Amino acid sequence: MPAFATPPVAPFAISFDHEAARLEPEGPTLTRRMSDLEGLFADHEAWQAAVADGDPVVYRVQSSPVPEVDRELPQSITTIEPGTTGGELWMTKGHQHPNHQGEIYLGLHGAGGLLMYDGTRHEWIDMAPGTIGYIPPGWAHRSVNTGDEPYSFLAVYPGGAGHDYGWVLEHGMGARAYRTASGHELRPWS
Ligand SMILES: O=P(O)(O)OC[C@H]1O[C@H](O)[C@H](O)[C@@H](O)[C@@H]1O
Ligand SMILES: [Fe+2]
Repeated sequence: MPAFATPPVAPFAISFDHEAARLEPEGPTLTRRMSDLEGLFADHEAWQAAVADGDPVVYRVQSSPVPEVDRELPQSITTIEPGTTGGELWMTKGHQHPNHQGEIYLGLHGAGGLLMYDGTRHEWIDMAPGTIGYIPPGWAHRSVNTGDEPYSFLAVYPGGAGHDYGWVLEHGMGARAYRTASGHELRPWS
């Protein structure tokens, strides 16, 4: 199996290492540092300071070799590091699927949240190991690490779904997740 198979893909087994939060064989991996999250945290100065202070890795995405093309069904494991910037919990960029297709997430390790926004309403699902979060078509989605250890989840999504990051920059996500003394809370979009 090549690093990123070209369609049509022949049937193959994927070994799912739950403990290590890895898929084998491996496809592409992606690392997002703080500098890749420009314009996403409410506190721009805190974001700038974090970039200047070592530009830490915020999350990694490891995919299987199934390609992101129409009618294929790719999978990936995302691991978000614990942390806050301006009090806001570390998170993924968040995206909308341009063609409004659904997706499922399965919590693997740690504690997290799945924030969804359809342009009017937002929804939040607490994610723990074993939780399946369903993202209906038309809901932009962002994952948040709400704990103090890495948070990992498996995603399975239509290969033709695409990632529209501009939608989130334009419309926001309806709410933001912050660290509090007793855990975390959602605050209205700002
Ligand atoms: O694409 P982001 O919003 O940065 O989220 C990170 C990743 O989360 C999940 O694993 C999705 O299935 C991926 O397609 C996505 O890339
Ligand atoms: Fe998605």
